[in-house]
Amino acid sequence: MEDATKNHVGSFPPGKKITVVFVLGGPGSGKGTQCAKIVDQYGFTHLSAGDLLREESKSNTEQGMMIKNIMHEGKLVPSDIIVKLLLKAMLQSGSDKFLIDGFPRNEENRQAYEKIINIEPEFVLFVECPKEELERRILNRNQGRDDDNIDTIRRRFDVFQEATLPVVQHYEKRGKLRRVDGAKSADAVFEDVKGIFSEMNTKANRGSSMSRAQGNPFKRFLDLFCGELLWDAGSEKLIVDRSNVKKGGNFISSIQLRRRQQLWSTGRGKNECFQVEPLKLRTGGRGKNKGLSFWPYAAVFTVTMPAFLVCQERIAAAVHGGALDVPGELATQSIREPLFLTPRPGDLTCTELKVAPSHAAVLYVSRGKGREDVVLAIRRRRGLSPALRFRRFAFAALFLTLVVLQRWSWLLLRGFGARVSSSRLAGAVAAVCCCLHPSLCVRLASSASDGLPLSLCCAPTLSLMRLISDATVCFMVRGRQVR
Ligand SMILES: Nc1ncnc2c1ncn2[C@@H]1O[C@H](COP(=O)(O)OP(=O)(O)O)[C@@H](O)[C@H]1O
Ligand SMILES: O=c1ccn([C@@H]2O[C@H](COP(=O)(O)OP(=O)(O)O)[C@@H](O)[C@H]2O)c(=O)[nH]1
Repeated sequence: MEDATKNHVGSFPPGKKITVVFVLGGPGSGKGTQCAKIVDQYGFTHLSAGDLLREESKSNTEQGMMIKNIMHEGKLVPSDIIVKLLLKAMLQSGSDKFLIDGFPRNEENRQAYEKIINIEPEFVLFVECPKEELERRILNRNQGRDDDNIDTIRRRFDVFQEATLPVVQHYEKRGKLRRVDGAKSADAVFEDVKGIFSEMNTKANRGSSMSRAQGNPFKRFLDLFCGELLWDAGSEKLIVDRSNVKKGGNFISSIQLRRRQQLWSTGRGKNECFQVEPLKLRTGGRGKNKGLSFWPYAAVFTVTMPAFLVCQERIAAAVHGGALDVPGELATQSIREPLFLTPRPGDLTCTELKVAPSHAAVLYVSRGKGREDVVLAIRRRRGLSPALRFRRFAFAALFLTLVVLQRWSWLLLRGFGARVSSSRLAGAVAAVCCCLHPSLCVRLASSASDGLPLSLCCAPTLSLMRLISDATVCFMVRGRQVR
């Protein structure tokens, strides 16, 4: 199903930054009203899931009739239909900022969106309004809508409570929910909405730690990993507790693997790969911050989004019996963006991600129950070019300076009686060692697992990683390197 969707509808150019905001709320809560105002003020492209379906229901097709009937009953249209319509509308608009109104309406919608479109929403605007007010507004709406009658309104409200509220809670747990009181006047509600959107813009401009998502691939990477991709495989699921990400503090978050007490560890396992280990082998993290910093994943940085998407295509082709034809430029492409690790539609499943010293990332993809049908390895180049060596030393020197500065600031702050975390110093020292070590990424991952200072973890470090790491992409099918 998803395959067909992708093939017929298309997809966004790899690597393009797309901003999505979901707008949720009961029927008649004023989602459409607020969206119109947001579009005026902030220039988003507004896509109302309900409007898209109403438009589709007008078509004289079997699907059109089906949608019409479902909407008349106040029930929810199957997810593949609405997600496909959304993707089509998004692509046709040519925009890169979307306000998606009235979607996702249930968990199935959300999962279908994540499988097919998979653009993490910036946040979810939730317009709250009491039931009586909703009824009153809809009955006064006078848009001639087939479903604006008291019976359907009540059913829509029940659906909202039973199916949509769990989605709202999902985003709340992930710190993505922004509530506004929709019972106020439309203008008063918009004042609150403006506060939320302005905060998003300011943070993006300021490049603050919280919403670095805009331009920071590290954050995007983190979001991807924190999302569903790690790990829907089998019964395991990694949950990232963002409440532990301290603003301005170390960029550490605890990761709990719910069903099995395992997590990604920096400990070495078989084949010198970093892999999922039992909890007791976990390294790094203390007290409330028990768990991993995100540094272990730094090793996985070194994959371009475009390269990876192309890789995924190739893997899909290989798995489905096609030839695995890797273009030369891809095989030697420098890796500049984080790994984008979502299972491709169809029967491909990402089962495991390992990080080995010689490989920036290795992705095992299995078909059905079989394992390791196709392996994508993203390898560091053998040997370092003189230019790369020079850059590494230059950065080591830079970090040494940082260490000195850290020490200075430490002394200064001590003078003022402030408490200063020693892990900053440790982080900087670790970073210097990493710069000098040949297997940079992996070393960085293992030695700095206690979390580097935020300043080192974000944009500057990313740039550094890009400058001093270099990787190539190669493919292996059933253990045999193809290219
Ligand atoms: N804050 C508000 N106060 C009073 N009426 C409102 C408010 N927001 C919207 N409305 C009215 O309520 C009705 C439903 O609003 P609409 O934006 O269509 O809701 P939704 O898109 O959530 O179904 C419309 O007639 C609209 O004019
Ligand atoms: O993702 C969606 C969005 C809407 N709908 C259908 O479209 C109707 C109207 O939705 P809309 O958002 O236009 O109106 P609201 O109910 O919020 O007033 C709903 O009752 C559902 O039947 C759906 O099935 N899936």
